Amino acid sequence: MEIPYIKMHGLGNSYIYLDLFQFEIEEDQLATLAQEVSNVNTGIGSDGLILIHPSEVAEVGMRIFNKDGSEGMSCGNGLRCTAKYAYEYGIVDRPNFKIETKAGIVEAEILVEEGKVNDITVNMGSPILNRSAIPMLGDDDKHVINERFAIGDRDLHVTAVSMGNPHAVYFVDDIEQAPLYDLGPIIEKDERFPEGVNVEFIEVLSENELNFRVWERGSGVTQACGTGACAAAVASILNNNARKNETITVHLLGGDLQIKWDENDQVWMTGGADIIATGVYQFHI
Ligand SMILES: N[C@@H](CCC[C@H](N)C(=O)O)C(=O)O
Repeated sequence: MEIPYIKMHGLGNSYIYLDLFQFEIEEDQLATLAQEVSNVNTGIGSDGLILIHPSEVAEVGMRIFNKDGSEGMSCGNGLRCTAKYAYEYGIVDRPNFKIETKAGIVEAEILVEEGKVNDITVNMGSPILNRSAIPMLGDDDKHVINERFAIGDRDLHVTAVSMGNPHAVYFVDDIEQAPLYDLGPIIEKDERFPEGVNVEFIEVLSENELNFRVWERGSGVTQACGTGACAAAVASILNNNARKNETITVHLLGGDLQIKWDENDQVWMTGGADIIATGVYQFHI
């Protein structure tokens, strides 16, 4: 079966995108397709699969599947890529529009300079902070801020934030020493997070600057995670390492994002998106 695709990335977080304004695909093929296309040796190579689809409640809809075939609720880098594609390929005809995700509807704004898409800003909505809504197990339903989180004999402290998808944020003194590969996969599947969790390590450089590394649920280490960068900025503010209403530059492996949590409880994300290739995939189902 031949499937037309677009490969795009946001700061190196790459996905294979299918434009379902052009064709349809069976629901029960999606998890397998995500696993296949993501494989760098036998597929195309990506962090997962994203569907750009017609929506009844927004100009565009987006669904994200991780490398392991699991479906995520939202994807910050995917939203900026979806917005760029929708604008450049004529799905929308104005630079401000809504995108439906499984976590709700967000608003994207394309910043055009000299006729070309420069950055994209997305209003990612309000962070979700109550423990049960992350979801995270525990005795109360308060916010999880710098809470003791032991793993074996390692004494960590976690701040938990949902941006529509769950994030566990840990502060470290030196980002180069962050235990990304040792603890990322263990925390991702820790039973205290019943739906699994994306794991972020953060080094605070100043009130306006963070270093960031991520182990993504369902995909492992990636170059960048947009919802993770939003969660990191929110966690920094909750821990008094940064301030609301100010722009925070998050340095990810693949580049920088600008994040602001404003006085109306909205989290804004600004950064780039790029089209890498278009082609036809031979689906082996
Ligand atoms: N890379 C993404 C997040 C993708 C989904 C995530 N792994 C999950 O399962 O929640 C981003 O840029 O936000």
